[in-house]
Formats: sequence, C-alpha cells, structure tokens
Amino acid sequence: MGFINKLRSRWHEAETLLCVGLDPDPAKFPAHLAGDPDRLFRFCREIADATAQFACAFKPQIAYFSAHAGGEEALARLIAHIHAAHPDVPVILDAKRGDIGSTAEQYVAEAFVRFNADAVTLNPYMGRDSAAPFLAHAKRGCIFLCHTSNPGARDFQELVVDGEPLYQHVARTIASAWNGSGNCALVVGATFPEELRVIRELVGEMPLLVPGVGAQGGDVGAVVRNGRTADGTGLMINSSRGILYASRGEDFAQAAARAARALRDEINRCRKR
Ligand SMILES: O=c1ccn([C@@H]2O[C@H](COP(=O)(O)O)[C@@H](O)[C@H]2O)c(=O)[nH]1
Repeated sequence: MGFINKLRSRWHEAETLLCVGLDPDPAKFPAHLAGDPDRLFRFCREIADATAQFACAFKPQIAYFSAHAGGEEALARLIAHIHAAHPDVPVILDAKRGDIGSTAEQYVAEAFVRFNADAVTLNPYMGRDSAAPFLAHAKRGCIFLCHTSNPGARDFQELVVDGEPLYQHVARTIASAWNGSGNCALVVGATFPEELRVIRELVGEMPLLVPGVGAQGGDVGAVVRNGRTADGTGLMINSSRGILYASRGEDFAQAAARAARALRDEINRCRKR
C-alpha cells in the first residue's frame, strides 16, 4: 500500500492524527543508556514500540542520527524494526532534501532504498526538476516545505511574489502541477495557524504535516480548527521532544506513551468541536 493510503487507513482505523517525532539526543537520554554504543537504536525502538498504537506516522529526523558515528545504521535498523513490528504506521524520513536531478537521484536512493521510508520531506526551493525524481515514486510520499514553524519562516516564505506570498505560490503550484500521482503533502508549522487556514483552502484534501506543537508552543485547537479537512482528518500533527523526553528516568518509554496518548486524545477532542 502506498504512503497516502497507509496514512488514510491510520487516520480512520486507528483514529489518530498524531505523528510521533523521533529526534534522539543522547544528552537527554536516561542515565541507564549512557555509554551504550547502541543507545540511539535502543532508545528509539522503545519509544516506537510504546507509542505506535497512538501514531498515524513516525517521523525520524535524519540529523539526529547522522550526527553520530554509526547513527545512519541505527536509523536503517530502526525503520526496518518499525516496518516489521508496526507495519500499519508509515515512516516519514525528515531529511528536507532538494538538489539538481542527478544528485536528487542519490537522495531518492537514500530515502526510499537505503532507509526504505514511506515518505520524505523535501525543500521545493530548487524547483520542479529537483522534485521530479521523488515524484516519480507514486507509492512514496513527497512532503514539501511550505510554511515552516520557525520565526525565520517569514524571511522568504512570506515575501510577496506576483501579488501573493511565496508560501501560497508553493502550495498552489504543488497542489495543481506537481501532484499528478497524488503523492504530495506539505509541511506547515503549527505556530502559524492563520497561514495554515489559507493553505488548507488552497490545497483541498492534501495531507499536511504540522510540526510545532509541544516544545515550540503551537496551539492544538487552532491547528485542528484551521487545518482539518471536511471529514476531520488531513493532518499529521507532529510532536518530538514533548513525547521523547516526557521522563528522563528508566520509565521514559511509558511516559512517552502517556504523553502520546494525551496528545492524541486532545487532538481528537478538538476534532469533535
Ligand atoms: O517547519 C518545520 C519543519 C520541520 N520541523 C521538525 O519537526 C520536529 C519538531 O520537533 P519538536 O521537538 O516537536 O519541536 C523537528 O524534527 C524539526 O526538525 C519543525 O520543527 N518545523
């Protein structure tokens, strides 16, 4: 099953719009993992196993793995573990790739062959030819940065080009011209709920990956109100640090499960309003 259908099944059958972010930072790990050469994998595997039932997707951020010797091998093993143990939950590789076509082909092999991710985040700044090698894989998701969650999102993404802010042009172009295989989605920060509302109007039912709740302070109610589709889905609302570091003790995985369940439930309460 392709990424978009896997995601839709998860929204409807597991009744969750929560994306669990996997951003392992050894400085924040519980003491019993200190010095363990396999700590990135062990920490994330326990988090994934504890939170899978509450997740519509997992989103490992590649930098948290590639920053460490052996980290990319840990990431490959982690994704293989998720596919084997939680086959219904799609994996989004957060790598924000984008380059000329020949290099993009290598990034395609990285995301879809080496790591076997169901979807990958992409930077659309280099234009259509940089996205084409990814778009050709109709069963994999291509999730493009549109309006990011950080304060600097305003620097370029809100510049007015041909009478509209650049982020709106990006949303419109991807929805109308790049989504021929129906495998596109957009990243929109929870910290910009008004822009989220505008993007939802521009892109119809297209899935939106929404980071920025939890540690970055985005409002869950505003995200659901402004970002959901008519059937109350359409969103992958990501939380990473708020789930991963709910406890720094040996009970970290159980605490992560409680945090994931609480956020899943809060999102679902907002969907009913
Ligand atoms: O606009 C963006 C795009 C990506 N991210 C990523 O999402 C998570 C957020 O982590 P939290 O701990 O929940 O704040 C992280 O991997 C970012 O690289 C984003 O925050 N904003």
